[in-house]
Amino acid sequence: MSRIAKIYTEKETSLDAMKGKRIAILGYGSQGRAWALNLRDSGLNVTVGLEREGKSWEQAKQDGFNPKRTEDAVKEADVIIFLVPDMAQRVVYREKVQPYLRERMDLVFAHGFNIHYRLIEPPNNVDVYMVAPKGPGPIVREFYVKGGGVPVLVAVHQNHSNKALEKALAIAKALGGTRAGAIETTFKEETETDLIGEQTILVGGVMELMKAAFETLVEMGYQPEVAYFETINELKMIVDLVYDKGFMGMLRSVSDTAKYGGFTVGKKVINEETRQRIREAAERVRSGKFAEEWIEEYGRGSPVLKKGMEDMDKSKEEEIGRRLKEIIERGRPKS
Ligand SMILES: NC(=O)C1=CN([C@@H]2O[C@H](COP(=O)(O)OP(=O)(O)OC[C@H]3O[C@@H](n4cnc5c(N)ncnc54)[C@H](O)[C@@H]3O)[C@@H](O)[C@H]2O)C=CC1
Ligand SMILES: CC(=O)[C@](C)(O)C(=O)O
Ligand SMILES: [Mg+2]
Ligand SMILES: [Mg+2]
Repeated sequence: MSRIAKIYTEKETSLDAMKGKRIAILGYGSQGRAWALNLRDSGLNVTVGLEREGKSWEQAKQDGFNPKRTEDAVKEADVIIFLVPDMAQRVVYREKVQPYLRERMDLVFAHGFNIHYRLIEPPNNVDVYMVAPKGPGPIVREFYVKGGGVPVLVAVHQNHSNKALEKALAIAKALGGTRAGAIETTFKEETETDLIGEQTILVGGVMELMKAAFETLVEMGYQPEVAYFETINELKMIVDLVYDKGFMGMLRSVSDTAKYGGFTVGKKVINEETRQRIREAAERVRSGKFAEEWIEEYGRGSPVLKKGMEDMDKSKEEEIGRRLKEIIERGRPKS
């Protein structure tokens, strides 16, 4: 049923489609900084566009850019890359991009949210495409600097020039993405899978599973330091083994006792009910209900998000984590 995805690599791609184009990167946060630095180091012509002077502005200057006001960067650009937060993109588009849109401009996204849920509806005489890194911004930069790259998804929403895919792949290459691979997808597939992934596993699921295990051990009277190393710190090592060598590689590296306990008990913790919850979360994303809720939350000043950040900052996990930081840092490999 499932067809094999088209994956573009280094040899099949070229920077040519982006040569001579003036690229404006809007936003200099997690992804913005990584993209601006990687694209510049790959020889592309990059300007950073920001709303106002502040932390991002200072950081961009420190990194050798000469940031401009959003509209000034947009006026002089052929390619506009949206790397401000998803919830801010609609306003930036409406107020600072749309008034200066010219035929043959490109609108580029790192996540499909605003296009897929129709918060931004560009005219059809521009190209609209996406290059979505499958990893956090600082890692996109770190891998590139070390000669590697984080895999990316590429998708085309509007192809006025007939060259949108080549341009997406040129950006993917400049980012380091094709050193790994660029997988062709659609805005719908990227948006939905990205949201489902971050909610159910990458951010939500993993965080709650670690918290549940940690807090339970602490409640049962085990020392929090021991619980922290067991349920939070060691997870990285296990995940790194899966990352490097797959599940079989990880399983071969742990004891038979851990394999047996893992096979029999894991399924009791993450069971059919959990899978049902994942399905429900996925349906909420697909129906647009999650997007609607998040837009409403943002409109109210993001109280739930802010409370989540405050509570986590004050949590036992973070308190112990901060206390053990020195030990953890001391033990980390030095290169
Ligand atoms: N964070 C990540 O690693 C990933 C992010 N993405 C996507 O990349 C895009 C950018 O996300 P992040 O890098 O997380 O953003 P971020 O939150 O790190 O972006 C901050 C930047 O946007 C500016 N900014 C903040 N609020 C603004 C506003 N109201 N109006 C204008 N500018 C504002 C800040 O000054 C800063 O330069 C999003 O579409 C996101 O879904 C995709 C893959 C991973
Ligand atoms: C880092 C990433 O890919 C996420 C989790 O999708 C995001 O930050 O939105
Ligand atoms: Mg993601
Ligand atoms: Mg995401």
